[in-house]
Amino acid sequence: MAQYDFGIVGLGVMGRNLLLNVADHGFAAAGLDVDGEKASAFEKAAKEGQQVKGTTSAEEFAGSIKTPRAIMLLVPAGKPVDAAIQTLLPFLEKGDIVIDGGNSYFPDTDRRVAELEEKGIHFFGMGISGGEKGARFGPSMMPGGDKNAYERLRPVFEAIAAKVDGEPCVAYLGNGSAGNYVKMAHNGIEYALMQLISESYDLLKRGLGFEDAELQPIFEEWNNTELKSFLIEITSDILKKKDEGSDELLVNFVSDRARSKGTGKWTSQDAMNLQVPVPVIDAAVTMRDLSAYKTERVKAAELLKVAPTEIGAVDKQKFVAQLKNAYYFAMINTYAQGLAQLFVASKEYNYELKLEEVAKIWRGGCIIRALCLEDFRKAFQKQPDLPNILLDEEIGATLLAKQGDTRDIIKIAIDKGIPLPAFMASLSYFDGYRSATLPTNLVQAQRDYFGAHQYERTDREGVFHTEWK
Ligand SMILES: NC(=O)C1=CN([C@@H]2O[C@H](COP(=O)(O)OP(=O)(O)OC[C@H]3O[C@@H](n4cnc5c(N)ncnc54)[C@H](OP(=O)(O)O)[C@@H]3O)[C@@H](O)[C@H]2O)C=CC1
Ligand SMILES: O=C(CO)[C@H](O)[C@H](O)COP(=O)(O)O
Repeated sequence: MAQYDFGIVGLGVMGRNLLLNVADHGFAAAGLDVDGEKASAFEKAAKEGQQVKGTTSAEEFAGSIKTPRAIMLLVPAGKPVDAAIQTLLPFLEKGDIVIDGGNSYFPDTDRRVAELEEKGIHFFGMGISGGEKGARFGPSMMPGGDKNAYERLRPVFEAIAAKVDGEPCVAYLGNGSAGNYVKMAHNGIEYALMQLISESYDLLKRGLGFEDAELQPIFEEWNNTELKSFLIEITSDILKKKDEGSDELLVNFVSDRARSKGTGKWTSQDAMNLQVPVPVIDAAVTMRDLSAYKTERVKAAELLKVAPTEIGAVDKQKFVAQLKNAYYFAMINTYAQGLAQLFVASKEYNYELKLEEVAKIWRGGCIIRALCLEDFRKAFQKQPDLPNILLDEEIGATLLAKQGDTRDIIKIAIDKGIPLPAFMASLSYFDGYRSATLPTNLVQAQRDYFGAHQYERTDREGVFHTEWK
């Protein structure tokens, strides 16, 4: 009998935890997995009295969910999503809703929306952030799809989402693949912030010789300031964790080859397609790629030795205070770039995103949650059509106050030979964005010189070509 309120396909890390979260909020929850052990483990993990069911039969699963059905897929992105849809299709009816909660590539979502629309089924792409714990106790969720169909999902999603000041970290975002796009940009920002924190750690440890024991308190302290954020908090935890049976930090034994599943790269790629500059995200993707060249890096470390420039004694306390300001500066620039990408993408793909809502639902539950999101929300509240948060007067004034320290920190890193590509990209972006004139007039002249590509003039209308020599 159809008695379950909500179903999830894929009871792995995310699916199992999210469905237990659904059950905790009083909804009858059904799960489907190809693996029978995962299906019964889900049932066993539920609390007494909760109405839950785990099965490996798609027919039984779909038949047990109240119509119009609300079924979320939490399977790996790509082919498994299409496979899961095909498994469900024979048992679905017009008006049912299928939500892809994974990190799917947004053009795949647009294709699935169109394919299922022909069958009268609503398809939602919904980014979910917060990892295992978030899924279990309150994630940030970024749904996109049919606005009317969202009303069937709203009660469940608002109940299970993280809350900030009583407001749920979920909101209907827009049409088609809007939800997957916003999650992709979220992950691009996530890559960039992680890179900025890693560069800060490298400059402290390798550049200025801070001892391991000196590092953790810095991040712990930062997390009690305007830098308060999930990524700073977990960095402080990581820098506390000793390797089992040793006095050394575990992180010192972690391989420096960084892996990735693609969302950061997609953010950069689509930013290029849209011609939106996101250089801090690009730098983060590049540094993960460079990290994979371990063998060559080890060889180059021997071959390309450079003695650091002598900079004299550094006042550690002052340095940490300046680094904190530089991190804040670069962090704001990073969000500015990701949000500017969303501003353009929304117009290009007709998502009709409200950036105030995006900032609101990123304040809690997700990996990039941070105190500063409230400032961005206020900025978009004041000016819903703000193309870049750097143009908000208050945010701009804060950045101006911190740019000097950012320059000092970068100078020290240059002298010490420590790579700070993300910090440098944030400062160059800031300097470029606030330049009323750029040297691209010369680029235009060069294009016209070698390719007769023509140029516009600053003093009169029209397009021009010159024989330059
Ligand atoms: N882990 C995380 O922190 C986060 C993950 N995500 C995204 O969420 C999605 C799910 O990730 P995660 O939970 O970590 O992945 P897991 O691999 O832990 O879980 C996926 C589950 O789906 C099952 N499955 C695969 N295909 C089917 C199918 N056709 N029908 C039924 N079950 C199926 C898998 O079974 P089997 O293993 O037997 O194949 C597995 O149990 C991904 O897109 C991921 O990028 C998003 C945010 C955070
Ligand atoms: O979506 C997430 C959190 O928001 C995942 O943790 C993310 O997929 C990790 O990405 P990668 O493996 O590429 O570092």
